[in-house]
Amino acid sequence: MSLVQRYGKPDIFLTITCNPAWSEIVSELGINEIVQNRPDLTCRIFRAKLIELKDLIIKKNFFGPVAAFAYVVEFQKGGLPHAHFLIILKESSKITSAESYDEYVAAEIPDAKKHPLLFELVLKHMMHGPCGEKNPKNVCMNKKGYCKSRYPKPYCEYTIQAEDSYPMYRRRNNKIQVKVRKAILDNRWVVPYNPYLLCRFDCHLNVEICSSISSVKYLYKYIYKDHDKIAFNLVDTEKAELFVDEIEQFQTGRWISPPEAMWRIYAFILNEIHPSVTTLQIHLPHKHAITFQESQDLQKILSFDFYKRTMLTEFFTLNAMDNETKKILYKQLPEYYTWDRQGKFWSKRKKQKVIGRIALANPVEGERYYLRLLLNHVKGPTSFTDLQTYQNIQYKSFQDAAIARGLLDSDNNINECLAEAAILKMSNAFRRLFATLLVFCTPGNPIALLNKYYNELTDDFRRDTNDPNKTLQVILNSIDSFLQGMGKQIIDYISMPTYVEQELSIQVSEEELKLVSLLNSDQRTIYDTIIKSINCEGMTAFFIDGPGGTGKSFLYRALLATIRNQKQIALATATSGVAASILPGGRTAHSRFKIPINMKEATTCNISKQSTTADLLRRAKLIIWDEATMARKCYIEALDKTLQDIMESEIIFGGKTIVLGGDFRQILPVIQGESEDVSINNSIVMSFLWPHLTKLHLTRNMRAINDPDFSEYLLRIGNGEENTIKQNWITIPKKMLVPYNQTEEASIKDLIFEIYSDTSYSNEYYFVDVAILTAKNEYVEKINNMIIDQFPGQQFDYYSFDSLVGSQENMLINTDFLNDLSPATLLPHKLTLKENCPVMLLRNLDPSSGLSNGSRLICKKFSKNVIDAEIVTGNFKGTRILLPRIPLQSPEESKIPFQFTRK
Ligand SMILES: Nc1ncnc2c1ncn2[C@@H]1O[C@H](COP(=O)(O)OP(=O)(O)OP(=O)(O)O)[C@@H](O)[C@H]1O
Repeated sequence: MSLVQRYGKPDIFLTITCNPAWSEIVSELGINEIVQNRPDLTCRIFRAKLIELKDLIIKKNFFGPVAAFAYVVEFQKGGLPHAHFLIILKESSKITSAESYDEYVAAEIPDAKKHPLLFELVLKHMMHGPCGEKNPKNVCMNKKGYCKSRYPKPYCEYTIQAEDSYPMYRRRNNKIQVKVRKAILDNRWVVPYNPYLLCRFDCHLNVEICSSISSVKYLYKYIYKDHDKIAFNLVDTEKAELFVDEIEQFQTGRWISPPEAMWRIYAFILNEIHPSVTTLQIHLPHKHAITFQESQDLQKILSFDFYKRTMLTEFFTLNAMDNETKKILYKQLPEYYTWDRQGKFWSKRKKQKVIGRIALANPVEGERYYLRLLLNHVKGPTSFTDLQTYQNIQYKSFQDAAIARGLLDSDNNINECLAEAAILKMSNAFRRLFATLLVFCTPGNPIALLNKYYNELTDDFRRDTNDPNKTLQVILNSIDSFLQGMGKQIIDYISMPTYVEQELSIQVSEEELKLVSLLNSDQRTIYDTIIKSINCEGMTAFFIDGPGGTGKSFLYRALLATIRNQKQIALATATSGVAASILPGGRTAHSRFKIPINMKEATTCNISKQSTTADLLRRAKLIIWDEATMARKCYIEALDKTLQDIMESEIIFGGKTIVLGGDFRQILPVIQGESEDVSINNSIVMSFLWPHLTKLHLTRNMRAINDPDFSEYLLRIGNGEENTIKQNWITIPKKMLVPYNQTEEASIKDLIFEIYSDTSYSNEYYFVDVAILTAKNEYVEKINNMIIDQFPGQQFDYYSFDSLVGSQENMLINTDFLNDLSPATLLPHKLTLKENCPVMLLRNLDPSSGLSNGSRLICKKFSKNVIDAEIVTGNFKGTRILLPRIPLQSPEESKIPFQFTRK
C-alpha cells in the first residue's frame, strides 16, 4: 500500500506457473521416476525461471523502466508453485492507450501458419477451461453455475480501456477455432498473454494490464493471510458412533504440499517488495523505546545523549539545521536520507531507492495518533513544540494542534461549523446550513443545537415579533423548507409541511411566460399536443426526440410556465443534476421520484401512497423528465409502476401526462465497466414502455444560428454519418485542436491558456461560461491544480476526513492510504481553493434551493469547516449560501475493494 501511495496504481499483473514438463526438470528425472517425486527439482527450476523473469522485467525493462514491484509465490492445491507479480512502471513509461496494451498483451489464438510455436504454446498453456455448458464441473465454476473468471469473454474488435479495472482485450470474432481438452474453443477462451514471454518461458504465463488497486489487495491477502486450515476429527469416524463423547476431538491442521515444504526448507524468498519500505519510528516526547544490557547502569544510560536520539528527534535536528529537509514530510525522509542505526543519525542517501512509512498509530492511542496525523501533514517540523504550534499559538496537545490545523474531525465538528457560520451572520443561510447538517451529519441531539444557536437562527425574525412561540414556529417552517428540498422533513428531526406548497410557490417570471409566443412551428405543434393531453384529450405519455440544440429545454420551459401560471403543478426533472438545474424548479429524477440508488431491475420508487410525495404526484398535471435517454429503463419503469399504484390505474404512468425527452446521439445510460451493448439494453428504447410512448420530433436546430459548422459536425457524429477511421474513430478538425507541445505539462498549459487567457482571472464570472471537459478524472485533478496555482489570491487547503464504512473498520488499512485514493465520484483528500475560484457541487444538497449535483458556485470566504459561496447558475443565481463539510461515500460498484467515507 505504501508503494501504491507513492508510485500510483499498478500497471501490470503477471502470473507465472510452474510447468512440470519443462525440459530442465524432465531431463533430470531418473528412469521411471515421476515428477511428483521430485519436489526439490520443481522448486529449484521454478525459482531459477522466476529469477530470470524478474531480471527481464526489472533489470532489462521488458515493459519499460520499473518504479516499483512486488511479487509473491504461492502453491496451488496440487502443489505446483506459481508467482504473482505486480509492476508499477515509471511515469514516463506508463502504458496508457488501448493501442499500447496490444503491444504487451494478446488474447487471441495466433495464426498457426505464421507463428506455429506460439500457436502450439497458446493451445497448451493459455486456453481457459472448457467450462460452462461445455464442462459444468470445471474447477472455475461457482455454485451459481458461472465461471469465476467470467469465461468465455465477449468478442471485442478493439481493445477497450476500462477505468479502474482490467481492460477488455481484443478478441476478434475471426472464426478461428481449436480443439482443446475435447471442446471446440475460440478467441473468447484465451487467457491474456505476452507472446514473447510465453515463448521464452513455455508455461502458463498470464499478463494483464491492470489499473485497479484491488489486485494489490489480492497480493496483500497472500502475503498476510493465514494458511488454509481444516478442522479434522482425531477419532476414527467408523467408531465415532460408539464414542459419542469423543466426536468433539477436532484438531486444526494444515496441508503443506511437498513443493511448498521444499521451498521453505531451501529458505527461498516467498515474497519481495521493491523499493523496500522503511518504517519510521513515532513516539511522544521522551517516550521512545531503548535497548541496553542488563549490566548497564540505568541512570547513566538516561544521561547519555546517544540514547535520547531517535529517527524522529533526528528528523527535527535535521530540519533545524538543513533547509533542504524543511520542504519534506517525515514519511518522505528515507527517500533522501538513510538512517545509521549504530550512530543514530540521518545521512544523505547515495543510491538505493527506499520509501518511508510512519509506524501505525490507532486513534485510541490518543496523542500518539494525533502526532502521526500532524507529521503526515506538516513539513519540516523542528521539534515537538513546533508541531504543537500553529499560527504562532502553541497548543497544549497534538490533538488541539491537529484540530486547529483543520486536520481532525473533532466530535465537536458540527458545533464548530455552526459557531464559525454564526460569525458570518446571514440568518437565512444559517438556517439552510442547519438543515444540511441535520440531514448529512446526523447530530445526536438536534434540539440542543437548536437551543444553542437559537439567536443566530432567529436573528431576522425576532425583529418582526416578540412572541417566542411564533418565532420558533417560523424558524422551524424555514428549516423545514430547506429539509424538504433534501427529501426530509422537520418532523424527522424535531417536529411538520408539504411538497405541494413548495411547488405551488414557484414564481413564473414574465420572461418565461413569453417563451410560448416564441416557439417555432415544430415546438408549437408539440406544445399544443401536450396541452391537449393535460386537458384530458388523447395520449398521455410522450417522448420528444430532438438532437442537441433543437430547443427541447426551451419547449419544456414554455410548458412549465403555462401550467404553473394556472396555479397547477408541473414537475420538472432531469436525469443529471446539470440539466435539472437549467429547468425552473428542476430536480433530478432520482431525488424527485425517490428512485432507489442502486436499483438494477424495475421495482418501485420509495414512495408510499400516504406520503407527501405521493400527494404531489397525484396533483401534478404534467411531469417532465429530460435526458430520459440517459436513465436506465428500470428507473422509468419504476416510475410507471409507482404512478399506476398511486393513481390506482392500469394506464401507462397511471394516466398522468408525462413528457420524456432526450437525444440518443448524446449519452446512453452509463453502467460502469460494462460494454455499449449493456448500455443499449438498459436504455429506454429496450423498455416494454417504448412502443406505448407517442413519439414527437424536433428537427430545426435553434442553436445552429450561432455556430452552424459545429452543430452540423456534432449532428453528423450523432447520426453516424461522419467519416470514420478504424471502426468508430473520428477525426477532430484541426481548428478545434490545441496541438501537443513536447510534454504533457506544457500541452495542458497551452490548453489552459487557450481557454482562460491570463485576463480571465480578473473576472470570476468568466469561469461560469467556459469549462475544460476531460475524459478522465486524473486530468481533472492535474488541470485544476494548475489553474488554481495561477489563480490570484490567498490559498486555502481543506483536508478531508476519511474513514472506512461500518463493519470494515477492522481492515488492515490506514487513513493515509484512504487519503490517497481518488475514486471517480469523490474529490481528492486535499482541496485547494482561492477566493473567487469556481466550484461544482457533487451532491444533491438542497435541490429546491438550487444546490444540486452539478450546481456551480464561486467561493467567497473560507473558514475551517464552512465555505461561503455564491450560486452562479440556474434560477438561484446570485444567492449566497454556506457549504459545510459533507460526508460522501465511495461508490459501492467501484473497483476499490472496500467502501469509505470522505468528509
Ligand atoms: N423558439 C426559439 N426561439 C428562440 N430561441 C430558441 C428557440 N428554441 C430554442 N432556442 C434557443 O436555442 C438554443 C438551444 O435550445 P435548447 O437548449 O432548448 O436545446 P436542447 O434541445 O435542449 O439542446 P440540448 O439537447 O443540447 O440540451 C438555446 O439558446 C435556446 O434559447
